[in-house]
Amino acid sequence: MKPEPATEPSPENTAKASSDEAPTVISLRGATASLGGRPVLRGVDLAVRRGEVVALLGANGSGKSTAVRSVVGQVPLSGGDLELFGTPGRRFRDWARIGYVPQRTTAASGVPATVREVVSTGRLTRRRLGPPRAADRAAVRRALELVGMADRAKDSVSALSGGQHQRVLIARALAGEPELLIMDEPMAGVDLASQEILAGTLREQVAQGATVLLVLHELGPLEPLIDRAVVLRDGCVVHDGPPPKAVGQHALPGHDHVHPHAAHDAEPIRTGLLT
Ligand SMILES: Nc1ncnc2c1ncn2[C@@H]1O[C@H](COP(=O)(O)OP(=O)(O)OP(=O)(O)O)[C@@H](O)[C@H]1O
Repeated sequence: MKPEPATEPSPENTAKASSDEAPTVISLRGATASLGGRPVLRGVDLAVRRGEVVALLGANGSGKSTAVRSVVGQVPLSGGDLELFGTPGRRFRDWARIGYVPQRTTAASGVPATVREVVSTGRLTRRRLGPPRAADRAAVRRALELVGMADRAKDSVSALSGGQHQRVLIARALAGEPELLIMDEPMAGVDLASQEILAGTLREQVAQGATVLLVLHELGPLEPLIDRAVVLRDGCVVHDGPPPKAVGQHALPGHDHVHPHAAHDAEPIRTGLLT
């Protein structure tokens, strides 16, 4: 006898259904922002639900970094709404729930520090005043292991390659054991071997229920992890749905991305998140 059409949801459908019902962790609605007197975000809607992995894509200058910087409170919105974990952005204080990896900067910043010291600063939002407790030290150790830098813990960050710096910055974000990871081009300037390590790290975070918003210029080894892609062009969302199939910079209309480049330095706003 022919089986009845499946009424049971497949595991895929179940995942989708639960993701549709999951609470919204990031909500930008009609977000506008200007930098240097120029409108950069021109009415961005972006919603990320708990457990989702969302890629923010688009050409150089389309507003991706500005969008994530507005989410972490570093670029003020001139209009529209931001909510984080259901709390209006201006009232949100629970920064320990968010791990932010800014667009490629150096972990060294001219300050002599070891890899472990830099990663430990990612724990500050979780720590009470006073010396680090065993749980803090364990979280730092685990973050270093996750990015494959445990054997470099005592080295000066000034002795690291660009890709290793990036791994340290990601470990710094992971040390706070955040529920939401926001990473601005985590793969930029990272060699293929390190990209695979970072993809594995992220896979583990996602398996443990983390929500992830990634600015990317190509999906690369992260492609299997991405649930949804939001594409910006000139500060507007032009696509919100499945990730583009033909991955790479040529997959996106008008994509003319060039890397690496320096971080922008708009007036920072204090959020308790490291930049
Ligand atoms: N501090 C600033 N002052 C003035 N304009 C800025 C500043 N930072 C960024 N911009 C401008 O805002 C626009 C969007 O920049 P943003 O960095 O958000 O783009 P992006 O999509 O992240 O680009 P990229 O892929 O190159 O990182 C660009 O035209 C950029 O020149």
